[in-house]
Amino acid sequence: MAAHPASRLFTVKIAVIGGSGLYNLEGLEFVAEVNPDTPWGKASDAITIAKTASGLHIAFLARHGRGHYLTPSEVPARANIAALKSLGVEAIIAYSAVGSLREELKPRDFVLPSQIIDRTKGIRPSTFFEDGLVAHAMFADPFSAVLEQVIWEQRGVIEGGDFHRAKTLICMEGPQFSTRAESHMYRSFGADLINMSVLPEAKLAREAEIAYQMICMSTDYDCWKEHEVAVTVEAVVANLKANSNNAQRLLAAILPGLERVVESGEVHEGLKGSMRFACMTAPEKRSVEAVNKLEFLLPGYYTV
Ligand SMILES: CSC[C@H]1O[C@H](OP(=O)(O)O)[C@H](O)[C@@H]1O
Ligand SMILES: Nc1ncnc2[nH]cnc12
Repeated sequence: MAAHPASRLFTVKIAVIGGSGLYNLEGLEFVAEVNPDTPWGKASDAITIAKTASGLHIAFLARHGRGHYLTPSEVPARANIAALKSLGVEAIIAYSAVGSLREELKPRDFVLPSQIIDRTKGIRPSTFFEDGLVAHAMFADPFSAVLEQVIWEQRGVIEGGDFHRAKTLICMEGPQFSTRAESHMYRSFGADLINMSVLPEAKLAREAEIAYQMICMSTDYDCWKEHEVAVTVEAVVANLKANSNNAQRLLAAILPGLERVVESGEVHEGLKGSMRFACMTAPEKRSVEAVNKLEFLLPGYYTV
C-alpha cells in the first residue's frame, strides 16, 4: 500500500485544479512541490503548495500537466484525486474551459454548473471501487452547494463578462470537438455547456468524500450556430487568455469564504462518512487487495 508521504509534511484542505490555460497560481507564496505515489499512480504533474497572506495553504494541480501534455482521456483522474486526498484536501475548485450551447452564455462568461450529462465513452477509469469491493456513491447533485454559494457571492469580481449559475454541463470524450449534429443534439438534451473534463473527476471527488465545484469559463459557441465558424483551438486559446485574469481574481476573492466553510465543517455536510455506507460487498467477500488500496483514500472504512 502506498503511504501518505506528503500528508506528514503539510495539511492542505483546499485544492485548485487548473484546466486549459491555467497552469499556475499567481500572487501566492510558493511553499513546496509534492508528487505523492498513490495506488492509482502519479498525478498529472507535481502539486504546488502555496500560502495565502493569511497563512492558508492551497494545493494546485494542472489537470493536463504544465505544458498541457495529457489529453482529456489520458488525465489520471484517480491519481489526481487520491493525491489531493492524501494531502488532506476537503474541497476542490476545478476550473474548466467550456463551449457554450446557449446564446446567453457568451464567450468569456463564467458559469457554475449544477448538473452533468455523461457522454464519455467508458474508456476512462471512473471509480475507485472495483475488483472485489463494490460501492455506489450518490451523484444526483454532482457539485457542492456550499462551494457554489461561496463562489457565487464573489461573482462581482469578474470583468468583461457575466456570471451564471445552475446550468447543465455535458462531458464528451474528445479530443476532437463535436460535429454540428452532435452539438444540436446536446442542446436538445437540455445541456448548456460542453467540456471534456468534468468526468470522471467529479465522480471520483465524490467517492473520495471531497466537496467539488467546477468553475466553467466559456471560450466558444461550439458549432451549433448555423453560418458561424465552428470552434477551433485558436479561438479557445484567445478567450482563455482573457479568462485567466478573471480566474486568478476570482480565486483570490473566494479564498476567505472557502476557508470559512472548510474550517466550520460546513463543506462536509452530507459527504463525510457517506462512502462507508455506500459499500455493498459483504465483509467476508471483500478482496484484501481492493480493501488495502481503499485504505489510502478512506482509511478504516472497509477493513474487517
Ligand atoms: C482546449 S479546448 C478543449 C479542452 O479544454 C477543456 O479543458 P479543461 O476542462 O481542462 O479546461 C476541455 O474540457 C477540453 O479538455
Ligand atoms: N466546444 C467545446 N467542446 C468541448 N470542450 C470544450 N472546451 C472548450 N470549448 C469546448
